[in-house]
Amino acid sequence: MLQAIALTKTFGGHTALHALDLSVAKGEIFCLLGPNGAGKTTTISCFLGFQAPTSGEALVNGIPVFRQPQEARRHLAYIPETVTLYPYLSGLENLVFFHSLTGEQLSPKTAIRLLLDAGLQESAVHRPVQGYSKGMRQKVGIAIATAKNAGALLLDEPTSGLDPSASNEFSALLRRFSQEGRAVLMATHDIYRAKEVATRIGIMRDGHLLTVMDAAATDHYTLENSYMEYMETSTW
Ligand SMILES: Nc1ncnc2c1ncn2[C@@H]1O[C@H](COP(=O)(O)OP(=O)(O)OP(=O)(O)O)[C@@H](O)[C@H]1O
Repeated sequence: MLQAIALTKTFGGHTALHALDLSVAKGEIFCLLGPNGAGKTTTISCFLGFQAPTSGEALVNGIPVFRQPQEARRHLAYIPETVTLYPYLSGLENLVFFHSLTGEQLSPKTAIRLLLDAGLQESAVHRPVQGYSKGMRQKVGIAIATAKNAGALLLDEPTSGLDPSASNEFSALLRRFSQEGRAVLMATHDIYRAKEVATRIGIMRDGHLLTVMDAAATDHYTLENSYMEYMETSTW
C-alpha cells in the first residue's frame, strides 16, 4: 500500500533521506523510530507529496505521489503531531467542515458516531474546540481521518504530549485501523508505544533506515538496547 523505492531527499548540501526502501502492506502498523533529524518527517512528507524527492519514488497504492498527488492523496489520511482545528467551531462542526473538503458530506448522525468511536466524550461534541485538551483535538483528527475511509494512515508523532491513558486509547484505535485492513505508517520517539502497537519497527538515523524488526519477535528491553546500539555505531 505504501512503498518507498530508493527514496532520496537532499536539502542544499544535506541529504535527509538516503535511498530509503520501505513498504507497508495493508493491515500493517509500521513504526519509524529515530532521533531528531533522522528523516522520519521527511519520509512522511514525501508520501504526502509535501516534499519532492530528489530521486527515487514514493508510491501509494502503486500511484507515484509526486507525479499524481491528487490521486495518491485520495488513499491517504494524515494525523500530524498537533491537529489544527477551527477554535470557535465545535468538534462536530470541525469534522463536518474538514470532511466536506473531500467533496462528500457527512450527516450529523454519522459525524457524532465517528467522534464517539474516536473516543471523544459525548459532552464535548458540541463544545468549541478552543476548550479541548490536546488529546481531545487528536480524537477529532482521528475522526476526520476515519471519515475519509482512506487505505493508508500517516502519523507524525501523534502521541507526543498525550497522557498514558490517551496514548493507550490511541494505540487501540491504530489496531482497529489495522484490523480494518489499512496500512499505518507512524513516526514516533516513543519506543514503548512502538513496541505495543507496531507489527514492524524501523530504526532510522541520519536519513538511513538501519534495520527493520518484527515487533512480535522482540521485547521492550531488546528493542531499547538495539536502538541505543544503532545510535552509537556507524553502519554506513
Ligand atoms: N525544509 C527543510 N529544509 C532544510 N533542511 C530540512 C528541511 N526539512 C528537514 N530538513 C533536514 O532534514 C533532516 C531530517 O529532518 P526530519 O524533520 O525528517 O527529521 P525527523 O526524524 O522527523 O526529526 P524529529 O524527530 O526532530 O522530528 C534534518 O537534518 C533536517 O534539518
